[in-house]
Amino acid sequence: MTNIKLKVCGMCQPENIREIVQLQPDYMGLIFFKKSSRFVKAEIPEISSEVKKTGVFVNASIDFILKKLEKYQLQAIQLHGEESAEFCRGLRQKLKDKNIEIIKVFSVKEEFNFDVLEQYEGTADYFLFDTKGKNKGGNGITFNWEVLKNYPSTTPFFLSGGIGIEEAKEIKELVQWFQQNKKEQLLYAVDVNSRFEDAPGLKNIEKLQLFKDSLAKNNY
Ligand SMILES: O=C(O)c1ccccc1N[C@@H]1O[C@H](COP(=O)(O)O)[C@@H](O)[C@H]1O
Repeated sequence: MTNIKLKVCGMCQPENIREIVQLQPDYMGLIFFKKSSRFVKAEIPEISSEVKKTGVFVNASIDFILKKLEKYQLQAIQLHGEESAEFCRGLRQKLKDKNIEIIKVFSVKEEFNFDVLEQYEGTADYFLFDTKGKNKGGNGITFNWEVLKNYPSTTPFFLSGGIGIEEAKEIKELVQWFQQNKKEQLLYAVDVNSRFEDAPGLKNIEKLQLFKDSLAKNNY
């Protein structure tokens, strides 16, 4: 049984959001980046606080982030651009009296130089690894997860980038590897997006349910 958390990202349609809440993911991502086809335009319905509403931002200003935080009652902030460590530290300072999680994203091509993480330590609650592609996010392609076996940090991370139902087996194998190497607390969550869509921003509930069930099953 894998205890890995699930984040469903790129939600923007009220009815679809209500359906996804029934599935009880741990996080739900709302994208506040105008160039994204999943950009939040409609009103977002009230949802259970057990599903952490996560705002996804790309090189946005602190002011913009704080406005969305308040308007949408966000519980987590995902920084999906080239935000500097100094920026993350400044945001953390602004949020210090609030119980808001910060997730800093890093894009992986074929290799990843983990040295860059050092300056970000302590500025985010979680790191997130996504695949580098032509768009800032939502490229629907996976990277070589083997690189994560050299992860040197103690900050837990989200696994992201092109994850679909077909990847469930490989995710469980990766979880098992982290368990066997006594690092199970590091592979914290899996983040899914475009590979579960019928149209941009419209998630397929049946596919997501199958994926969630498959992650929970104790077979490889
Ligand atoms: O999905 C988008 O349009 C998007 C735009 C800008 C920043 C992030 C975005 N999505 C994030 O991309 C990753 C991976 O998505 P995919 O599974 O490859 O489709 C995910 O973390 C989303 O939060």
